[in-house]
Amino acid sequence: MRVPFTKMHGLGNDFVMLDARERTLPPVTGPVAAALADRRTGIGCDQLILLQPASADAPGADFRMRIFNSDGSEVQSCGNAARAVALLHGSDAAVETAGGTIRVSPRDAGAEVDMGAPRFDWDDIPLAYAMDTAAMPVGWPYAGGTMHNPAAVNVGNPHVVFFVEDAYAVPLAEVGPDIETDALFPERINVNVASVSSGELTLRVWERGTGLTRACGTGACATAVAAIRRGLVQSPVTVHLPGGALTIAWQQGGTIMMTGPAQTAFTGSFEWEDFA
Ligand SMILES: N[C@@H](CCC[C@H](N)C(=O)O)C(=O)O
Repeated sequence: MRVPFTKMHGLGNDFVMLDARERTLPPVTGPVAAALADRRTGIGCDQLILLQPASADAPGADFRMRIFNSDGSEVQSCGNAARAVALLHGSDAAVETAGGTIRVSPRDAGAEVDMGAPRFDWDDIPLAYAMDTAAMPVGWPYAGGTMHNPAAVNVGNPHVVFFVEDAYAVPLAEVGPDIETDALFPERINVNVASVSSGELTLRVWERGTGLTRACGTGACATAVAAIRRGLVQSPVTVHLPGGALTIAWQQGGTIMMTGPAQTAFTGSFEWEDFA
């Protein structure tokens, strides 16, 4: 079966988008997603995004967005892909995700997304045992220092956020995998390392199931929320990632608004049987 795809990205966090809203595709399994995501033998992407009709669990949603990391794991949320979906869809939409229904609105060369309300309870993250998620009494050493007292936030998917002097001085490719797979995080975790300067955030992210990416939209949301809670920055805040900047707005008790760019890179098609 010949299947069309659209290759898109948000700040260099790239996606293969499969649109099954008006056509039927065979089941996308973890191994199929990982094969398509492979940068040498597949199309190549950080995440595979599958659009389908909304399920009965999300009555108000216009359609459903499923997210697979490049390792094949299916996850709850993807901020940068949400903006790409807005661009692909072309108008405002309520989008069902495993992390909750989000609202996307195309804007200029990107989108504004209401990502929903963050959650802070230890078992919402989830953590393996109870602790204060605003300043966790844990730390991880690395060659050159120790990262300690992170915050944990669930913004549809789980994030741990470390505030450090210089986000670019942390060897994230070395320390990221250890933290991602630490027993404290039973569903693994996305690892954010951020620094604060002139009221803005500089952020690098080791993504669960993918590794270092040029940008992580949910990471920017989680980091902005954690920084606002700690009084380090005020809403709205600019978050600088390796691939560019996002604007995140959040008030205590409210939902998170993310604004930023998204782009189509190219379209193509592939033989399903080559990857199944
Ligand atoms: N790149 C994404 C996040 C993708 C999912 C994440 N790796 C997870 O496992 O939760 C974003 O822009 O938010």
